[in-house]
Amino acid sequence: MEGPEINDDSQLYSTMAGKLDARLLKALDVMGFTHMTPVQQRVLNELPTWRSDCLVQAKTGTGKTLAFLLPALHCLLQGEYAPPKGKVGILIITPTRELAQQIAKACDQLTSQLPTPLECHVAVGGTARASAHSRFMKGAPSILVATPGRLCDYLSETPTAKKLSNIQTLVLDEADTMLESGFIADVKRILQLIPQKSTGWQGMCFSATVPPKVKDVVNIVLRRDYTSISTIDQNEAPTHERVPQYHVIIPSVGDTFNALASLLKHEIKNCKKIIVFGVTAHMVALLAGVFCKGMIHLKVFEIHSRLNQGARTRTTNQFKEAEAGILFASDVIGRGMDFPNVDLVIQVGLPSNGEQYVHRVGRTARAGADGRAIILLTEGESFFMRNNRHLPIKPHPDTAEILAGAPACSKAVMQAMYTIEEESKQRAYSSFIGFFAGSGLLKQLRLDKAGLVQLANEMAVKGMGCPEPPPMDKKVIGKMGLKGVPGFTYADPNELARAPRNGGSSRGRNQSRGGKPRDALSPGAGSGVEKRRGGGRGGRGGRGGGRR
Ligand SMILES: Nc1ncnc2c1ncn2[C@@H]1O[C@H](COP(=O)(O)OP(=O)(O)OP(=O)(O)O)[C@@H](O)[C@H]1O
Repeated sequence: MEGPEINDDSQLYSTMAGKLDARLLKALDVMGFTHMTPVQQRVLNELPTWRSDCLVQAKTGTGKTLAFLLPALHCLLQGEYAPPKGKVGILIITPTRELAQQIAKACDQLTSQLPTPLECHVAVGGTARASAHSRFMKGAPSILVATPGRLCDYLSETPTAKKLSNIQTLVLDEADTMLESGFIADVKRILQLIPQKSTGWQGMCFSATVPPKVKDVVNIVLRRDYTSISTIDQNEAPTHERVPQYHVIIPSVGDTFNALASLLKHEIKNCKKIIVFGVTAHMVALLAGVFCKGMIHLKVFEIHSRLNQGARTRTTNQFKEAEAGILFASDVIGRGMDFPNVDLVIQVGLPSNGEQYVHRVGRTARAGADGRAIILLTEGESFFMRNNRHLPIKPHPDTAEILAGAPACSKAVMQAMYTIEEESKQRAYSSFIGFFAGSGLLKQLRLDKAGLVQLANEMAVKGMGCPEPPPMDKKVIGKMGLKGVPGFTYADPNELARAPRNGGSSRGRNQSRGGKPRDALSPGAGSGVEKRRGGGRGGRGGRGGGRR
């Protein structure tokens, strides 16, 4: 039987006849969903009422979206809890724009069998605010799926806030990330601007990972007596047993590109659809730039915060529909995104934490499919496995072969590197330094600040083929907290003065492949993380120009 975690004992949706709104049941039928996934089964059967507050944990790709949409939509359709026409009844907050759009699509499918489908609107950053806002104000939205920054912006205007003054259900998807340092301030602000919890709205928090400290803050959206549901055993890793997970340890950071080329060559025989995660947006752009030069026989896709939203949405849709391809990605698609039939997830470098590792791995083996995951780390970074012993990551059985194949890839990698503009390498270099400088990782890597610069220099010279470490602006170095640290090549201030304010002096600066404008070099500029101030855990977001 097809479907995530569905077997012959799974409850049929038809058993919900008379309980779940018939039009939703019809939609499920049209969507081809006959059986409940475990998380859907438990939410629909175990919640005291479908308006009860809940914290729900279930593995990635197991159908959590429907598990919150179905009860919330059912209650809205029953009339008793429907807000006046034109007012939002269900508010769903997600960390990324792509995820918001994906949830809205699922919502549209679920209400497609109503004589007049409910209006589900999306409010996310990076899109034409004026037109989306005008549609929202003129329309009759029943559901709003939003990212925190744009939602705060909507709620700051009284007429817009009025449309959200009758909320019946508030869903925090990827709840752990919504309740950690980068987003919690926005969530608190949103809670001040919508009706008080005492008015009785339902709070629903969903995620594949729920670190213990989330339970300390979850009460800002949930009643004290909320129902806790987990389909994951406490002693079990929150990743799929269906995803064999491997590590490949490379001797030094300068080997990253060659080793990845060798790894891809090795794996590509058995894979049609691959996602490769990189540490920062600029590093992802560089990876995509290198590997689109004919080294791999798969169509190359690229997604990260430095692309404009139009390009991000296009890539998302294309990669969803693609039968084959390789997507170089930052964490803008690390959580929640449902790309069908991804056979392999590769992580190049450290994820921000164990939870992020789990979510990235979760982009494969979705909806009952199989998948594999590989993380490529340097010896210095291998502490990640020691710190996350609960994760079932084993040495890649062909590590020796992959490493032995790396030098042979060096020529093709360098040829590709030479075609890449210096500015792109400079950005990748700078973002790499910013990523580590702004994190608590240096201690774990047993590096001081000078050691970090040396590491980045090795990445640039050995890995990217730069004749010398790329020049850095003194101001940027200062903002990274690295003033006076030896090892930098300083940018010529005259050259900087001559350069346009938003970029550099060379042809093609601030242009991505395809000529799309990029954000300025300054740390955190246009990080694309939805108003994720102050960084994520360890304060990583924003510094060094584009964590995501
Ligand atoms: N009852 C069902 N039967 C078959 N397929 C289903 C069912 N419910 C959901 N799916 C499919 O399973 C896939 C994963 O669902 P979804 O994106 O909701 O997972 P998730 O648990 O939210 O994952 P993540 O933790 O990554 O956010 C989707 O393609 C969805 O359409």
